[in-house]
Amino acid sequence: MDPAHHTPPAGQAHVLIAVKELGRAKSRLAGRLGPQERTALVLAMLRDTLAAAAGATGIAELTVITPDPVVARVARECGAGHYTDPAGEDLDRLNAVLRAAAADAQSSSGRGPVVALQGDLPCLRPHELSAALAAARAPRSLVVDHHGTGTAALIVLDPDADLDPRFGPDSARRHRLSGAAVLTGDWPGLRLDVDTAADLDAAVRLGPGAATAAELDRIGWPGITGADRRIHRS
Ligand SMILES: Nc1nc2c(ncn2[C@@H]2O[C@H](COP(=O)(O)OP(=O)(O)OP(=O)(O)O)[C@@H](O)[C@H]2O)c(=O)[nH]1
Ligand SMILES: C=C(OP(=O)(O)O)C(=O)O
Repeated sequence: MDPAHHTPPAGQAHVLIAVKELGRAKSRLAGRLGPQERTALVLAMLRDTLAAAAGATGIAELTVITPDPVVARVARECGAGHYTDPAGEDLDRLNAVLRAAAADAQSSSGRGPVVALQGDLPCLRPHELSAALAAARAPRSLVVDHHGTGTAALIVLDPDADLDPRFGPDSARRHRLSGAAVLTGDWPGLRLDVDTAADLDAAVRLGPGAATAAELDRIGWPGITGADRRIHRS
């Protein structure tokens, strides 16, 4: 972890967010958005995700895992730490770096839960993450995404247990099969990870955070106006 960053208080959670290089992010939006717009949107969604997570109860520390220096700078601006991920394309490598970062976080003296959270949750509200964390009872738990196939968050409670992340296609099923308990709860913002234009339309309907709303307004994405900008509240 970033050595300049403080150690979380005992029992408080450490949230890890992985973000890949901006140049290859959100490729499924390439039909609707140019590279600069995709970059700006990824950073805006990360800002909103970090702002909401920072406002959640029971969370002491946020770390962004990325090989991208611009993402790392934005993470620091938002008060998060940075864990360097050597650039690459391999989802197994993503899971390996998440696992290493989780073990690192667990070995700190706080030794609280670790949450691997998606960084593209523009509608996340603090209370949703607080509630998911409070609902976790099993050694490993997951919050399934709005499609029912992906994983919005993977939580490991026991500081001596392995996060054992299996992010990638069909990760909800793979996390379940590897023993993680499914958390149920009415958390639409937590579940809404944005990968496609349809996801972005759903985010506009639900109400994105301020940074994402401003970016969508600037881009001219349908359905969003300056009046829609929402300040995160719990
Ligand atoms: N640090 C890091 N994060 C990654 C890596 N691969 C994927 N991620 C992140 O994991 C999450 C899910 O990844 P993907 O669905 O493959 O990528 P995406 O940018 O969301 O979308 P697509 O390009 O459309 O697949 C995203 O937040 C990514 O930024 C990696 O190699 N390193
Ligand atoms: C990699 C995952 O996310 P995405 O939906 O962004 O592909 C996942 O859910 O495991």
